[in-house]
Amino acid sequence: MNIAKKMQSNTKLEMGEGELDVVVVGAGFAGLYQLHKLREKGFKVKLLEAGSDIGGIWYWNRYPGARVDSHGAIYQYSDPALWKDWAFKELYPDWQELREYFDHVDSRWDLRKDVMLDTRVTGAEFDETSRKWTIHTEGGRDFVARFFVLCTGFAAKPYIPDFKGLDSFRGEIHHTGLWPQEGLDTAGKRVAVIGMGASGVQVVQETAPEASHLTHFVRTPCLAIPMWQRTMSDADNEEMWRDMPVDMAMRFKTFGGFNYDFSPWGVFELADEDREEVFQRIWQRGGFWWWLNNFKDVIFDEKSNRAQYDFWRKKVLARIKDPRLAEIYAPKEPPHPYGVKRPSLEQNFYEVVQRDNVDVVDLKRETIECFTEKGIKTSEREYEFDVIVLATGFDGVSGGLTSLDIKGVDGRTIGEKWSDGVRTQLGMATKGFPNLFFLYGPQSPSGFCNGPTCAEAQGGVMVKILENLRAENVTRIEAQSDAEEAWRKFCLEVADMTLFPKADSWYMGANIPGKPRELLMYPAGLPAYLEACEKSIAEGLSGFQKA
Ligand SMILES: Cc1cc2nc3c(=O)[nH]c(=O)nc-3n(C[C@H](O)[C@H](O)[C@H](O)COP(=O)(O)OP(=O)(O)OC[C@H]3O[C@@H](n4cnc5c(N)ncnc54)[C@H](O)[C@@H]3O)c2cc1C
Repeated sequence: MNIAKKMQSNTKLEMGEGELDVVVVGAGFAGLYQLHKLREKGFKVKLLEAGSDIGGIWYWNRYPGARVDSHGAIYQYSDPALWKDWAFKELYPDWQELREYFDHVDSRWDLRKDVMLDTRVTGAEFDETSRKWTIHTEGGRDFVARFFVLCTGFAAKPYIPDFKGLDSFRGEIHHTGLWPQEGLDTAGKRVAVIGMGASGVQVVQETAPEASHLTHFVRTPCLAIPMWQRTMSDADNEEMWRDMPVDMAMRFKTFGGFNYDFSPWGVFELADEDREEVFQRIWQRGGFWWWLNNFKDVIFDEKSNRAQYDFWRKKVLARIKDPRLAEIYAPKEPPHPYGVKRPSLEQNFYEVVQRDNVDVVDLKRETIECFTEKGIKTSEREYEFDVIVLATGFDGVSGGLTSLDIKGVDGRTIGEKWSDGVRTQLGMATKGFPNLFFLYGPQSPSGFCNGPTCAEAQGGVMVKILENLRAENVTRIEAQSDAEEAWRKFCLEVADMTLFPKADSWYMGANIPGKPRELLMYPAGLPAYLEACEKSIAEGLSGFQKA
């Protein structure tokens, strides 16, 4: 270690951290919950965060139109000390309101004093003698702790395709997940948006009305659902507060951690007109209800899934006049089964893309050849832009973990270990990395689960594990190979019973060249997941080796 680095790392003692029980990484819903709960239980904890403020993805994703697709009432912590006097302004809050929410959480939980902002973790090593992790950060400061809990989220690694000539563009170019904190004025500008996941839909919708011109580059359409956004009246918030205890209790009992679940019927168990009526009723609720409160077999059965797609398409076609746009955004043949790629919510997206100042490029017919000084050259022509928005997604779920230089006991990183597929025990730990846990990561409900619900459900399991280890005076815990092979087998077998493997989605790791193609989420729903975790805890942490 060079002298400068040594001096920097010594500053940890002057800063008064001393011996830490736990270092948590990431100041989103999951990490902040860990900090709060572990401190409450008497652990000495510090939280390291790469961003300049708390809020997790809502710190980074502040592009125009960024908002959550879970309704606000369910997208918050369950602590009454927080929700009892928190009123939402909109049914689906935007990034600004969510940042205000995190300030509110901090005002009640007093979090910031133990959060080190602007502190990006780069790597770590485990010392077998002390049974502790030394954690390295950008800038050279090191932290030492017995346990290392990574709450780095599913979107820690933005993905930018390897476009030829990307650096030659002379205008503004930004990935949605790395949007300039000071904002970006797109009024009167020529804007390109590449991509159509949740971020692509939101940026197009928000930016087109003020840009002089917007070009949307679409490869696979997102099969978007109406948000039916509205402001929250006093009566709406009163109703939310009244229902909160029941709704919060229900979250852990549903597949996706919401206050609703799939219906008990299969699509073809109902007569045609009844089925249509049910579809219509769910459609009217909008939002994720259309996805996760639909017939129970839409995710498993192709024919049922097609019925859901056809209903969706009929609704969307009624809003698109131009047949070319209709075939791009709502094609006759579904691009993949409905709902096996995350459907985003929209407000007036299908109207916005028909504006006179919007062009849509179908990347299945016209491919991007390269970026130029002035814009983008496709197989057809060169387009000129002032601003290019890369709504190209993330190396989701596992990318934040696999990109870190965290060395396991055999010298391999997590990325090297998972190069031919993810292996975990309970989606929380992986063999070779003792005393290291990760939340909202692969083979856990993560991407299938409402964020704050998962932060509390899986976060509660994490806290129990650490409390049990402390009670037993265990200083080393490591996932076992046979347990993680069994967990992997279960996840992949259940995945194969669903339609998820049929889409090239980030759920399947298929948006990243070279990434193993496998379902990255635990696919049997939150209640089954929690049952498996509780079983392991009841058995004295089966699937782990303790010492
Ligand atoms: C655009 C977008 C829309 C979303 N919409 C929804 C939605 O509608 N509903 C829903 O339930 N979920 C949604 N999500 C998922 C969202 O990730 C979760 O809701 C929730 O934010 C997860 O919280 P978390 O604490 O696990 O992770 P995050 O909120 O992602 O927080 C992780 C934190 O870790 C930090 N970090 C990462 N790596 C490092 C490092 N090496 N060193 C230091 N710090 C690091 C990051 O800076 C970040 O602050 C959305 C995600 C995105 C990106």
